[in-house]
Amino acid sequence: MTPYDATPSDAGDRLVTAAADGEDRAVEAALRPRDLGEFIGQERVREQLSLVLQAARKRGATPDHVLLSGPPGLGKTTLSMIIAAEMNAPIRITSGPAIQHAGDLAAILSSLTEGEVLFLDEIHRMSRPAEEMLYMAMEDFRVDVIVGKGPGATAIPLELPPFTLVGATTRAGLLPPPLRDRFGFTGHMEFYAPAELERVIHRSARLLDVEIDSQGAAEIAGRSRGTPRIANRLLRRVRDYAQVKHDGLITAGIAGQALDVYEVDGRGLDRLDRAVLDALLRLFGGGPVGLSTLAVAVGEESETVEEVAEPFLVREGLLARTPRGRIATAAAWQHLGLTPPSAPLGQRPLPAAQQQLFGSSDGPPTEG
Ligand SMILES: Nc1ncnc2c1ncn2[C@@H]1O[C@H](COP(=O)(O)OP(=O)(O)OP(=O)(O)O)[C@@H](O)[C@H]1O
Repeated sequence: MTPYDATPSDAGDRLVTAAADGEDRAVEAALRPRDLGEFIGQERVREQLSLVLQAARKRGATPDHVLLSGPPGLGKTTLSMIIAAEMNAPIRITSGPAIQHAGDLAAILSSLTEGEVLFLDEIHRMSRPAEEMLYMAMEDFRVDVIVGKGPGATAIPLELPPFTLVGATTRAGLLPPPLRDRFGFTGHMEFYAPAELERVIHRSARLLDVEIDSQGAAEIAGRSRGTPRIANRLLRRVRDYAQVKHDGLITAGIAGQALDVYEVDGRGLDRLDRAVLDALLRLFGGGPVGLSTLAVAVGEESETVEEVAEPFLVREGLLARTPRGRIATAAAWQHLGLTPPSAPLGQRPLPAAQQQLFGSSDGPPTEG
């Protein structure tokens, strides 16, 4: 057992993950803004999109295809639904991984009605043949359906009604240029500022019939990692706490107590993030230390540390990835209330806990 007693499940059920879980999906429908006016933040995307939609309405045409890129939980699905609502059009929702064969895509495309919005989440994960079919559908509103196999196969052209594709991706860089170029408008979604998250929290609290004061909303917003989905999730957990332990009103004090119970700290770091940072500081004197060594120290897989904990720690300026290994920044020492060692690297005594962990005073094994 490691000093942190961390289990892989810590990574799976995190309160601060930006990915949606079952409960999120169930409540999110009720919390989604329905039109651009209700959509908080993302000023630039909102303004540009508003122009695209107004122009299309004026021309009486379907809007250009829209690509929305950015991390999970920032509102890409919500915006696609708003596009459909603003155009008074139906919406069909699917995702890249669900379309493994070109035939799957042909079936969806051929059943679209005029003006319909097709929302394709995780568009970068579509199969290659489907992607190629999509090029033609986006540009010419036509697909070639291949009937038969081998030399006898024939392509039957199928006309499609004009539709708007809204593609969403967390990895815009992974999209092949021919696909990226076929979108008339690309919106880059940014993390939300705390003040915007406060507005999201007040709005959700109203819809959930939860009483919250402005400091309570600020406390939750500060721990929400710039992500509305996390803000909404933390609000629900704090609501539970306020109802069980108090009279239901969420104040800063109550939000703080509740989120301490759930181990989400004042900056939005959870148990796993803090374990990684704590090991880096206490066991390795702030680094540099290799990823796999750090992972062993917290009892996690390297991938979990790299993909689950590190991105936020890097974004927050608490940890840096360098060619020599992971290093902690001055802000990391400050955040955990520890004092950085004064001796230069290489001349520091090995922290006692590290000697214990690796059973020698030669330091941790280095990365291969
Ligand atoms: N600008 C916003 N204003 C208010 N609420 C928002 C906003 N953006 C997102 N939300 C809320 O956050 C939740 C998550 O949003 P959404 O599902 O649109 O994210 P997403 O980017 O599509 O995530 P994923 O890619 O994981 O599906 C929704 O319930 C929605 O209510």
